[in-house]
Amino acid sequence: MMYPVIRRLLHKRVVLASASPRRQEILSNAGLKFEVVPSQFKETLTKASFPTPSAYAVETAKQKALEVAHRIYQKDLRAPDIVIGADTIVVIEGLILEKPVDRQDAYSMLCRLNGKEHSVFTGVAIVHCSSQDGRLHVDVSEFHEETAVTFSQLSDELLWDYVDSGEPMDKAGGYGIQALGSVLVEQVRGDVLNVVGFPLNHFCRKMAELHGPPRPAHRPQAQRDSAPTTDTSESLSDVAPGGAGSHRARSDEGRGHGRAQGGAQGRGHPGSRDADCDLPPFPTGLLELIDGFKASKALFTACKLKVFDLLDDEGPLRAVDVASKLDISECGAGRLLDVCVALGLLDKTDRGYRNTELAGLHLLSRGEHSLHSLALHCDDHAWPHVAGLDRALRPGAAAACSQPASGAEAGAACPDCSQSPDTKLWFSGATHGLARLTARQVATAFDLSRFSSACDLGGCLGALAPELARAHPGLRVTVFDLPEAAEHVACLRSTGRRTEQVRFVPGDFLKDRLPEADLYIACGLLRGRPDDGALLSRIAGSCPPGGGLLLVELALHEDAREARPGLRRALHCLLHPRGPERGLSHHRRLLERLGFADVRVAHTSDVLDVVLATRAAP
Ligand SMILES: Cc1cn([C@@H]2O[C@H](COP(=O)(O)OP(=O)(O)OP(=O)(O)O)[C@@H](O)[C@H]2O)c(=O)[nH]c1=O
Repeated sequence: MMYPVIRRLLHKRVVLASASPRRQEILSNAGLKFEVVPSQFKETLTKASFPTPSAYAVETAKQKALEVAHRIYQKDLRAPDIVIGADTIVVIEGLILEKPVDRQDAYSMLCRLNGKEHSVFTGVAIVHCSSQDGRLHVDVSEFHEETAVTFSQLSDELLWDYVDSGEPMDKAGGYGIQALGSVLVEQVRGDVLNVVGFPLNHFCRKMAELHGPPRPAHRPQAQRDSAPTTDTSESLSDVAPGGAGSHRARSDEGRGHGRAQGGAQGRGHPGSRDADCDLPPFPTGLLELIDGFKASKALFTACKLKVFDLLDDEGPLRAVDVASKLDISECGAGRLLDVCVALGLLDKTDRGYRNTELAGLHLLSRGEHSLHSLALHCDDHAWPHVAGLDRALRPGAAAACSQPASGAEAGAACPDCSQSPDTKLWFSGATHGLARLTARQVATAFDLSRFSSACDLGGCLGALAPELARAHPGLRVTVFDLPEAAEHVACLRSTGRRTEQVRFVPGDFLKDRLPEADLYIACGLLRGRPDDGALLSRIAGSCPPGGGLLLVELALHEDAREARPGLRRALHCLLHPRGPERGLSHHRRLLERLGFADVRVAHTSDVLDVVLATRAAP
């Protein structure tokens, strides 16, 4: 069964302007076909300037959707048909709660909600887009839905346990009614999907209102509306600058929807009626996926050529100047630069190409948050793995690699089984920028106030220590790493951050005695290490009873239902088909065998998972 209006949208290019996996799931379950383009709109509207909390949620939803509509139009030079934005807020005693910024914030929110009734509002904006005279035209319909939720009276311990599950962090009000958070909830009045993040029922009613009443089944061909049928595949194909006519044609059809709420013009849905039955929805997302490798390679190449450095130093520059400075062909330079424009990495101005803010922040070879080395690493090391994936998946390759690699053939089939590219990457410092970007989330993933001294083994080149010191003023942090790493830690000292709590001790965590501490941190040390148990056992030997071990690893998350972390882990495992599949359950078993208890997990970001375990008394 499919809601008629959803069927009618199947041939439209519908975009969901949301990163929320719950919204994606709700709309997919309803049978809607859509692309996901998360909004970059910063949720910073002044709450006090809105008459009601719902008006705030609706406006935020609208701004999210409009940002995506404009970005897509700028990038593709064509308008999607419909962009959907949503914003969910929790309101208690007039106070608007959004997503918690850290664990403490999550706990405070849950305390506020404890034992009381609150309202959950989701604001939804449906933006109908068309292109007119080369400009994006939008028509916005909006609504909100309210649901009342009552929490039971809950103990402090249970609230902290819930916070420690990691679930609250990406959810308004700090809870997820669809998962573990359901244990907090005594009563719900209204649409529960509205609480989860998207009021599907209200949305379908609204769309039916906007797109006319359900069509009778088997409508005879002769009754077809006279307006031209939309040829979706043509109008969505790549459009050269001269192709504006097709935009207009499609937008005229789009305008025929009429956005007047319930008005007569909202009834007509000219064109494409029978196309619903003949044509599958245009698989734009799939085509983008098929092309994705080209986009990655263009980005890697631009990084390798240091295009972004050049434009930072001397831009804006024309293609001819970039070509001569980088010693590449003018035609090639122009094409590469245009791809970077389309990818949102460069802007093209009258005076030439220049970096976008994103490229300036992350793609220069220098800079605190540079991901330049990561891109180079992916090009040099991960790319060959990807290119040889089909061979690596063959049974012969797996067999060759289950034994110690010996001889040229085994070496070729299984380059360095002992260390995955990700692990080498971590050690090589290619992820230093990424480590800097995630350090705060790692440092605040758990309440560490019961610890007085921490020892960061391997040190992640000094990325985590200053953030730990900042987040936990009572904590003394020792970075224990090979003498060569000292300069990285030293260079952080000169940045004026809180570093008096941080010291560097040279040593090898695999051989030398570990410095004394009541919290040991192993960041990116385990994956790809065949002897992970031996390393953990060394740490367990130094960790006093009651002391802690904080493990930080890539892609431990085993819940494939969570779209982004699930995909990241699945891709990781695919690229390391011969490596052991070490997820959370493996680490939990190992830790418990080594005398750790109370193993808690926080999924801090899409990239990293953090585990905190406590050494039990002997
Ligand atoms: C109360 C509640 C909320 N949520 C999630 O909270 C986020 C709200 O934040 P948002 O700003 O509206 O959305 P977002 O996640 O930042 O995504 P985006 O649309 O890209 O802004 C959304 O995820 C919702 O599902 C649940 O999953 N379960 C619940 O019970």
